[in-house]
Amino acid sequence: MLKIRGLSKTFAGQEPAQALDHVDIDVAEGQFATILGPSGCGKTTLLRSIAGFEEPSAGTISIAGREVAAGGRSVVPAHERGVGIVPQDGALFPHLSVAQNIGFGLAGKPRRERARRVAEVLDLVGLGGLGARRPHELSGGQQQRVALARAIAPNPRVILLDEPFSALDAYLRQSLREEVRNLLRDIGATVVLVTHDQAEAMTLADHLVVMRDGKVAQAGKPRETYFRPCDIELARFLGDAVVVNGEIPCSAASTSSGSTVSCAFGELAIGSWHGQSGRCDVLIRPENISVRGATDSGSLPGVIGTVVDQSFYGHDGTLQVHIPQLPEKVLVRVMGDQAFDVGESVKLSVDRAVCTYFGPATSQN
Ligand SMILES: Nc1ncnc2c1ncn2[C@@H]1O[C@H](COP(=O)(O)OP(=O)(O)OP(=O)(O)O)[C@@H](O)[C@H]1O
Repeated sequence: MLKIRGLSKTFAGQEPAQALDHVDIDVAEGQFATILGPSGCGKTTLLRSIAGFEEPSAGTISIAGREVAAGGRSVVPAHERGVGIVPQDGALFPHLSVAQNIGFGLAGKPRRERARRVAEVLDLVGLGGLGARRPHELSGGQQQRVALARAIAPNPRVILLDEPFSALDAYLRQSLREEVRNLLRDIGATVVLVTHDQAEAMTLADHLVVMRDGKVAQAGKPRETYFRPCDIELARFLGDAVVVNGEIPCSAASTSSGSTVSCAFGELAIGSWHGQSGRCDVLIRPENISVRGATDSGSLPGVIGTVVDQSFYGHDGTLQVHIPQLPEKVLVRVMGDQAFDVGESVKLSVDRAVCTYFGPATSQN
């Protein structure tokens, strides 16, 4: 439904800024794609380019098989692209009623048809009966639902959401994003949502695109991206990470033992080994480290350490564990009911496959 190839955008000025640098993205019909990246990585510029508010410097954008931007310019204007957009702050017209706001994008339709569609989408977003109110008479969450209703009313091919929940408090943000996700899935919408919130991007996405410095760093299923990030920097951006030195013996290349790496946690299985050997960085997610009291763990494999700090969050908790042979404390995630005391001696083990990294990003090379 949405195909982007080689999209670049440089803003001219005294100090030209390259906001997008050869971006390729595919979003299938009915897919929910999230674009995740830190502030300034080009997310909004990408969204505005898809919507037709920004003229690209190079590359193509196709929507439903039709090129809307090509050869470094926009060839189909914003209002003919079949795209609905929900901006960060909703951007509702304050002097218009809720119904008039929603009906705004239906201006060419006969009055009766417009009224029917406005009532339909108001019901869809759970605001039936509030059409006569002005935006200031609604809560922040309700205003965002009106903005969503306005975007979906003309039945767009693609719906773009620009950090739509960022102004809401944590509880409302979570409940509204689940509601919006289900609603858009039910109507079979093709969605691109940009956010800098990792949890939001991963929970909502069928297809996760992580951007860095105007480029796509990695794209794929959220689980795959989280557990097999392309490099350590991306691993740390997506969540907590424990990174330790490891070594895959040179002889491994000719034997089946190459699928393990030796590190402070012992011999660990490598999730996807590409035949490389030598010194490397080993990535372990804190929730993949098992912890037991050192005295109860007997001869089970693992490394002994001391708990130096602990935090309790209810459903889960974290420990900071000092291991004498490692320069940094190891973060471990435990279930909420697993209690360990500061000063307690524990044994840590890793029973999941890990990722290994070579090359310039490896701290030892
Ligand atoms: N109109 C503009 N003129 C000049 N530079 C711009 C313009 N708009 C964006 N930029 C620059 O392009 C880069 C990408 O900006 P963009 O707003 O797309 O990032 P973002 O990922 O959406 O950031 P945020 O999460 O903070 O909104 C930044 O370096 C920004 O300063």
